[in-house]
Parts: sequence; structure tokens; C-alpha cells
Amino acid sequence: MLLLVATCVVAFVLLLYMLSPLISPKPLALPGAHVVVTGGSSGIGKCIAIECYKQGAFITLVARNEDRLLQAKKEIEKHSINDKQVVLCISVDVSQDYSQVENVIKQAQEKLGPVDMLVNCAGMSLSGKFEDLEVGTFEKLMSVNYLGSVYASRAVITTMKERRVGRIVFLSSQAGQVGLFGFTAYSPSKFAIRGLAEALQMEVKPYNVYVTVAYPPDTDTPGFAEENKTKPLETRLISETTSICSPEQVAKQIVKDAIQGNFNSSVGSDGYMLSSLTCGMAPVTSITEGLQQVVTMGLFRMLSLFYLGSFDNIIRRCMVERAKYETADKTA
Ligand SMILES: NC(=O)C1=CN([C@@H]2O[C@H](COP(=O)(O)OP(=O)(O)OC[C@H]3O[C@@H](n4cnc5c(N)ncnc54)[C@H](OP(=O)(O)O)[C@@H]3O)[C@@H](O)[C@H]2O)C=CC1
Ligand SMILES: CCCCCCCCCCCCCCCC(=O)[C@@H](N)CO
Repeated sequence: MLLLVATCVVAFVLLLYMLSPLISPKPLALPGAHVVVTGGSSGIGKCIAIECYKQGAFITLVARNEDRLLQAKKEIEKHSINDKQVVLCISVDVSQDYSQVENVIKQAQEKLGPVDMLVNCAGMSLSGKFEDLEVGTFEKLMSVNYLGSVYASRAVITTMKERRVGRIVFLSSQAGQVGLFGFTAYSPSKFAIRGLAEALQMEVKPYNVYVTVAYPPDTDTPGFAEENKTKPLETRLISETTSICSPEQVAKQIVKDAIQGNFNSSVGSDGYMLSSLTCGMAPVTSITEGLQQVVTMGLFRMLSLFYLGSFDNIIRRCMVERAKYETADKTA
């Protein structure tokens, strides 16, 4: 009997593997492709642009500050692999006005042809306790991180569907997989991206357009340095659970996953665990991924209880310490 069950399971898994070409998309060829990177003048976005350029792509960088755009262009051009490659820079605030963003995409398409891959990397983070964050911060982060990604994607999607070619990459964060102390404004803007990506992927898959959501841990970028200036101690201690990555490493993984059309992109073992644990009803892009999720989810949930317990401890300890300082201040 046991043998029969085991045989059936093995046969089922083999069958799934035979069917796997049906769910795995054909990889995107980067040589000669047009890649638009919003937030491409700094940090992860700049490294993604470099990675794509090294593989023969034509690049459009989109960000606000023109000096930083030009500086990034120069840096990227050092990595050219042929003399036809171009790096175009366009300055715009992706979070303000849809028609401006649409215009920028039109300009880019006129110069470098239809967009094969859009990477939504323009974004920012501000942390603080819920009551300390200004109400405007909630609006700001939602505009830049979420609406900025909606606008740029909305501007490229029709052509991608018509051409039956395309990749759209969204930058979420590990803080878009779990809500953490200090991130009441940031986490929701990154969770929202996941909802958008799932719904959009379901719509565009029959048109051979693939969506990737990246969930990086803390990554050593100018944006991260800026964020650290105001980060609460609790948030810093909790975030130290995962180690800091280099933007090059994160960019490499994202480009690889986007080319392959993987829905999920994560780095490191915590990244892998978090993605399995929070896969919900996200699309699967390989049989192996689906099977691994089925097998590991329960175990990772158990592990997560220990992590959550340690986070609660950190927060309680910080509260007690603060109370001690406050009474010391009062008695002094
Ligand atoms: N670094 C990290 O620890 C992590 C980062 N992420 C996410 O990755 C993305 C990139 O982060 P990172 O590389 O650290 O960021 P950086 O601050 O280093 O770079 C941000 C880029 O986005 C551009 N940008 C910011 N706001 C706008 C806007 N309104 N319109 C157009 N461009 C804009 C910036 O240029 P300019 O200011 O000139 O417009 C810059 O090019 C963000 O979405 C971030 O949330 C996710 C997880 C971890
Ligand atoms: C089995 C389960 C494993 C659980 C591991 C949990 C680890 C949680 C750590 C979260 C770190 C948050 C990084 C946010 C990065 C970010 O987006 C900002 N730096 C942006 O600038």
C-alpha cells in the first residue's frame, strides 16, 4: 500500500516536471533590448542598469536630479560591450502626474524603440513610530513607491501586450512581506506593490508579459544611508536579523529573475524563507518553486514564531530602557 502511494507521488511529480515548460516562460533576450529603469541614477536601480548594459541592453534612466542622472550615465557607459549601445537620461518625478510619466515613456520609445523591460526602482523609505510620522509621510511614500510604479507600468503595458513581449519589475522589500516596527508608512506602500503585481500578472500572462516582484533585505545604497539617519533603535535592531546586501548582488538576482520571468525575486536564506512563507496565492513560475513552497511552509511558519518572539523582546527591552532614562532624567 505504502509503495503504491509512494509510486503515485513520484509519478505525479514526474508528470508535473514534464508539464513544466507550460508554466515556465521563454527567457527575455537582453542584447539589443530596451530597458527603462526608474530610479536608475542611484543604488539598486543604477546597479540593475549596469547589469543590463553589460548584457547588451539599451538603457533609459529616469529620475528627478539631472546631475545624478548624468553621473550615472557616465558610470554605466564604462561597461559597454559594443559601440551601438546607448544610455538615455530623462528627468521626471514619477509620483506627480501620469501624463508627465506617459510623455517620458513616449520620448524614450521614440529614441530607443519599444520598451522590453521596465524596472520600477524609484522609491524611498522613511521610518519612525506611527504617532511621530507626519501624516504627509504616509501620502508621500504611497505616491512615490506605489503610484510611481503604477504610472510607469501603465505607460508601457499597452505596447508590451500588443508586441507579446515584456517584463515589468517592481521593487517591494522584505518590509513588504512582513510589517515591522517603524515601518507603518513604508511597509503598506510595499505591500500594495505585491497586490498590484499579482493582479497585473494574471491579466498580462496570456500576452507573454511577465511580472517580477523583488523583496530585497537592507541594501547598502545612498537611500539606505539616508533612511538610517532617522531610524528608530527598534527598527534597526529588528532589521539586523538579516545581513546587509550589496546593491550589485541584489541587482544581479533581480535581472536574472526578470529575464527568466520569475514572479518572485529574493536574495539570501532569510529572503528565501520569507518568500516561501508569504507566497499566499502568488503565481508560480516553476514546478520546483511550487513543490518547495508546499513542503517548507509549515516549517518556516514555526521558525517565524521564534523570530516574532525575538522582535517582541527587542521592543519590550527598548521600552524598559527608555522608561529608565526618563525617570533618571526626571530625578536628576
Ligand atoms: N536600500 C535598501 O535597503 C532597500 C531598498 N528597497 C527599494 O529599492 C528601491 C531603490 O532603493 P535604493 O537603491 O536604496 O534608493 P536610492 O535612494 O539609492 O535611489 C533612489 C532612486 O530613485 C530616484 N527617485 C526617488 N524618488 C523619485 C521620484 N519621485 N521620481 C523619480 N525618481 C525618484 C532617485 O533619484 P532622484 O532623487 O534624483 O529622483 C534615485 O535614482 C526603492 O524602491 C527602495 O524602497 C527595497 C528594499 C531594501
Ligand atoms: C522564517 C522566516 C524568516 C524571517 C526573517 C525575518 C527577517 C525580517 C527582517 C526584515 C528586514 C527589513 C528590511 C527592510 C529593507 C528596506 O526596505 C529598507 N532598508 C528600505 O530602505
